[in-house]
Amino acid sequence: MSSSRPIRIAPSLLAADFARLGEEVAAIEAAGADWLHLDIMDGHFVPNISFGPSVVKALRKHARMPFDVHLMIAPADPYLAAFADAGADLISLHPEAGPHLHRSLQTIRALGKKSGVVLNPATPVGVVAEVIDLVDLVLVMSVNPGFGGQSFIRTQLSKIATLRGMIEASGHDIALQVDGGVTAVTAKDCIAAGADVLVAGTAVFGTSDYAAAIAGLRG
Ligand SMILES: O=C(CO)[C@@H](O)[C@H](O)COP(=O)(O)O
Ligand SMILES: [Co+2]
Repeated sequence: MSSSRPIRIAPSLLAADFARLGEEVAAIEAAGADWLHLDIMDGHFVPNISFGPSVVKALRKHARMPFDVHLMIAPADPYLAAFADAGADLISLHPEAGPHLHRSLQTIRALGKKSGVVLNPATPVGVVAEVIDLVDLVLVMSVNPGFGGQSFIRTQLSKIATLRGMIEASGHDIALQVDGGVTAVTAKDCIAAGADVLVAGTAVFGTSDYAAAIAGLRG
């Protein structure tokens, strides 16, 4: 399957130099990034801790591109308003974060933000059908969440293709994002399967030429 839909690249800040976050955000925008992907980890839902809304707020003034906040925290509901206030444009969360995904997505929309649902590698696609009228983005995790630099799980390509069919059938304007182990090589497979937003941490921030890395992912 080939695609003519625009491909957006969302570098994951998790792989940036944390001592120079403001500069890194400005540099990645200048290099052609479409969105900034911000991974929020609580050491409970996932076995790692990253940063919270105060860091998101501090970074907001360093770039104009949309801030795509990927919540890996449980519970997420008590923090949705804080991330919205901090400058998130899109807030995504995992069904497993509980307790009520449908209500959480309604809350994100009520805060005036775009909403996303995230599927772990072992999470079936069926949950998306139940909330398809409440999401602007579906994120397929191609690694288990918690860390950057992991290897792409190829079984997720068929999930991306299934979701592309569900999104087209719904008639809604929903982005299909893939996150984890995305490189110039696996990006091609993701795009062919139907993804249109690629998250990449190591494959961008791990290089010395961010613009070339982003162009390489776009294909
Ligand atoms: O959400 C996550 C990990 O939980 C991702 O956003 C990673 O940060 C992607 O990093 P790479 O696999 O591209 O290095
Ligand atoms: Co992420």
